[in-house]
Amino acid sequence: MNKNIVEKIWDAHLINETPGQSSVCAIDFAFLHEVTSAQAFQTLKERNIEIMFPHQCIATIDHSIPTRKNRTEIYDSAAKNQVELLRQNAKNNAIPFYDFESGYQGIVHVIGPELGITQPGMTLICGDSHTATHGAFGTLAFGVGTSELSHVLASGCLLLNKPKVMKVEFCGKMQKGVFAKDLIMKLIAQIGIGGGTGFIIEYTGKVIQEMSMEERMTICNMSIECGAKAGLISPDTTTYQYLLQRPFAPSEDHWENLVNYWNSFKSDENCEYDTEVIVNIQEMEPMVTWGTNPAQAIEISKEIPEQTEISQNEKIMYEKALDYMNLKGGMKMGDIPIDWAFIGSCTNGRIEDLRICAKIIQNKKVHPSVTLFIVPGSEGVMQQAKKEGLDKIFIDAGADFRMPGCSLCLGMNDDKVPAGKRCISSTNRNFVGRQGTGSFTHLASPATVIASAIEGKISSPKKYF
Ligand SMILES: CC(C)[C@H](C(=O)O)[C@@H](O)C(=O)O
Ligand code: SF4
Repeated sequence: MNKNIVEKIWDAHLINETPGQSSVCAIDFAFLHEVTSAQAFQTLKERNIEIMFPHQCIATIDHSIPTRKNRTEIYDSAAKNQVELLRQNAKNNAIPFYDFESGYQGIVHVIGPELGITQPGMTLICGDSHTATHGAFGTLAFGVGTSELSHVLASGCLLLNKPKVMKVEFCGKMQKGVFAKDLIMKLIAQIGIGGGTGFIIEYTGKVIQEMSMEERMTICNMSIECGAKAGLISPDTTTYQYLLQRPFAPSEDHWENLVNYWNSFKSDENCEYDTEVIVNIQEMEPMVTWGTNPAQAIEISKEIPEQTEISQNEKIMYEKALDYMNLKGGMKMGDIPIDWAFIGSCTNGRIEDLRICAKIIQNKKVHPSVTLFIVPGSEGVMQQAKKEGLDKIFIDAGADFRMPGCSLCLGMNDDKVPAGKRCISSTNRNFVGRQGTGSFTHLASPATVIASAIEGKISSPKKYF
């Protein structure tokens, strides 16, 4: 029988199957960060259970840390405790911990792939909803709750129900100024925040095959924003090229065997899916959100929908969103002034994103009324950016080039957009107060964020390409 990639990974990891019950599945790797791991360690300690495979875990700090220069001094006592606790838990349990200045610290979903830990055919978890990012490598990767995290730490296994699989294909040609971020935003706008619920998405087709690993990660990262458990892409030569010579990638001596093994996970031709979605990208423009969930998004050249265009069951959400965002139906997105702009996060804080931004802003200035934060996703990204002189380009333009972390993606650390201020952001969530209490968030691609930071208002980056 022809199988899709999810069925193949599932079969390779299935340990026990009992009709009417959840199945026991092997989990190959766990990523840990300071926000969701403490309780899992506590549970194991109380029950005197040792970590089964400490070397199939890594831990790092990303969410609550400062991104200023002297970041090792954490002023907020709750954040300081979280970081210290993870440091201790990792040490006590012999789990590799990537601390400040280790060269490997960063957002978990940026460092896993960058270090070559995330590999095709694996199952991988983290107490974090954007674990789907790793799916770009043909990995079944998803976020788990703290008790599930403790199950994995204790046993290397998890109870799971066999997932349904949705095939998504982007059809058409990528337009100038349109990026992977715009494509995934268009999918979410099309199927809604619940459109992927109960499914794992496999992104397929020519447009995906032609994407870099960075672009594929951006696509998979936002799978959760339409309710999917995970998103993934069958591995190919782009995947293997990216993995070659990464610090934790397997040795090149066995490369051919490995490639054969990894290739065996690719979805078979004519395999079946539970449902299929086509997204037409032929005429599309760069996207931006106007509301308070990622599905409330339109093309920049368009106007915010009028109440009459909204379906009955979405009316309440629509009114609440516009009320919070201080916007009105019929307003042109391109006329909306912004105060802040943010480049970073596990969606768009990678080197390729910074390169695109640097190319646009070189020899230009950030608009005088805009504060622009550029936060590399990891120490690796930061070092590479410095090596290429990108930091200098950003600083010369008047941006704040900061140390790696989640930063303004969520107001859980010192970086916050002040109340009443409007931010255009390369992140994945525009929930009420996400970037700081009372702040307004507009999601967009890094190119759109930079173009807007230059103009001082929401702007399409098309003219730069
Ligand atoms: C803090 C963490 C649990 C959370 C998540 O699971 O996604 C965060 O990373 C986010 O992006 O909202
Ligand atoms: S960068 Fe944002 S979305 Fe990603 S893990 Fe951090 S807080 Fe979550």
